[in-house]
Amino acid sequence: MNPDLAQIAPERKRPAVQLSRASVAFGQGAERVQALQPTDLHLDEGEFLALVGPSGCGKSTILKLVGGLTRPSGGEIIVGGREVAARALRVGMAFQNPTLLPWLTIEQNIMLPLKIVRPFRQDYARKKRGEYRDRVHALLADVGLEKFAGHYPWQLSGGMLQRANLCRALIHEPSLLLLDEPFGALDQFTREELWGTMQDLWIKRRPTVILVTHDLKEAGFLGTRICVMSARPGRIIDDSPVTFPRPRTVEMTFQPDFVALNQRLRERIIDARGESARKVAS
Ligand SMILES: Nc1ncnc2c1ncn2[C@@H]1O[C@H](COP(=O)(O)OP(=O)(O)OP(=O)(O)O)[C@@H](O)[C@H]1O
Repeated sequence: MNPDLAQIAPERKRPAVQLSRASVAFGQGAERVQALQPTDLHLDEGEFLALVGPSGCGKSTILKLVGGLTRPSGGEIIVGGREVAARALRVGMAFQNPTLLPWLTIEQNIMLPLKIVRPFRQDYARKKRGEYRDRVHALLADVGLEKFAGHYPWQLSGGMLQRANLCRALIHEPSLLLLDEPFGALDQFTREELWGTMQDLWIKRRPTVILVTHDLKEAGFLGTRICVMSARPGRIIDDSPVTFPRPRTVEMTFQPDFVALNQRLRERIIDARGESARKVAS
């Protein structure tokens, strides 16, 4: 982890995401599942929000709402000043299992959004051998994969694949990055390495990020803010800033104030799970 502090982008302060009474229910009649209670959530540009909560509480549903992949049953979602449904969004996404195409090299995989997403695709044919390729190589260097541009996905380890996956999510310079447990399938040491990589990328490029995670340490390491959700149907029951200085290190996660934050969040989630179990039993 070695962010070039001289290159830290200035913090941006404009509303990036606004959920107003946004709710989601799936299915009809007896099959109806209320996944998300009416929820308000405001993110400024450049914030890094970690979303935690019991399994099935609606964390991924919030990501999908913000990314325009799920329609709200009620309320409104504004991203970058416009209603989500009103336009195609330029967002980057990464999920637990990297979805790189096996027949393309790492460079070609990362280049893919530039072939598809406007306004890049218009210039793709003209620029692909020059500027776009340089951009891919710069990102690969940022995540320590500069020597692997010509490799195929099957030649890389799980951690390397997830680094490449992050590059692909960022190549079209999205102002919003949606991450759904991107490090969940990795071993603890690789995961901690990837936290450092993710932090470096965020410090340098300052996208607005929403990270869904079950790992409270990860939330505290990466987030500028952590929201805890109640059990389904989810709502936000705790919204705390995380003010530890950056760049954060794994060692910091063992310090008393970090452990205390973890412990407090853990208790909130245990309470939320208990509440839901009591509801089911009564
Ligand atoms: N397409 C769907 N149809 C019906 N129910 C759904 C659908 N998508 C999600 N759900 C339900 O909505 C609830 C919230 O799901 P969601 O995936 O947002 O939870 P989550 O907090 O991300 O869960 P986890 O932490 O286990 O990944 C869950 O009970 C889930 O079963």
